[in-house]
Parts: sequence; C-alpha cells; structure tokens
Amino acid sequence: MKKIITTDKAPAPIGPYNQAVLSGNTLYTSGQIAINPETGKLVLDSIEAETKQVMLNMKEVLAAAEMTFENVIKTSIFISDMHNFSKINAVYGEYFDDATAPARETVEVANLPKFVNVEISMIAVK
Ligand SMILES: CC(=[NH2+])C(=O)[O-]
Repeated sequence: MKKIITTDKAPAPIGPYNQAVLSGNTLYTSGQIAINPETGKLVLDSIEAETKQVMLNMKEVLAAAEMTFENVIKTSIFISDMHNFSKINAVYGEYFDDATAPARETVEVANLPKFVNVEISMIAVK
C-alpha cells in the first residue's frame, strides 16, 4: 500500500508527482527545491539561503509523515556547481548529527528544475 503525503507547509509540486509517498514504514520524498511555500517564490539570495529553504521544506514534508530528520536514512543531493559543495555541506550539516547522518550522494548536474542550484530528496524510515 502506498500513502500519498502532502502538506501546504511545503511547496506544492511543480509537476506530476507528490511531495512524498509512504510505502509501509518507508517514506520516499520528492526532490525539494528552494520555493518558499508562503510566497511561492524561489529563494536564490545565496547558496546558503537556498539550501536552508530546501531543508526547511523537507522538514515539513517529513513532519507531514510524522517524521523528523532523525528518521532519514538516505539523501540525494543534486547541485548545479560542485564549487558550492562546502557551502551546501555547512547548511545541510546543521540538520544532522555527524555520528548518525544518513547515507548520501552528491551529484553535479547540468540543470535543475527552474534552474535552481540545489535539489535534495530523502528516504526516511519510521
Ligand atoms: C522539483 C522536483 N522534484 C521535480 O521533479 O521537478
């Protein structure tokens, strides 16, 4: 059984997908980009601000499934410029304890939706 997870505290999908899908105890989130759900506008002031908005959005998606970052076992980070790796890590790292941080990959890609600089998806388990 799959359960669709939605919340208006995170941006609405910008395509034919849901914010997250729960299958059993496992939550698969869609990639979040830095859309502020209150304004509907992209937060692109800096890579740090952009990454923070992505993580805030993800926090709300997890909360909609009654989870937190502590439930996350795997993340995928897609970035437009590997030169931003350290700055993204600095913000991302605020949300996880190093000792229990999820598995992860970080991949530079040619383009991302709405030409943002970072998109993150997660897998979490209850
Ligand atoms: C932003 C996003 N998750 C998508 O697939 O376009």
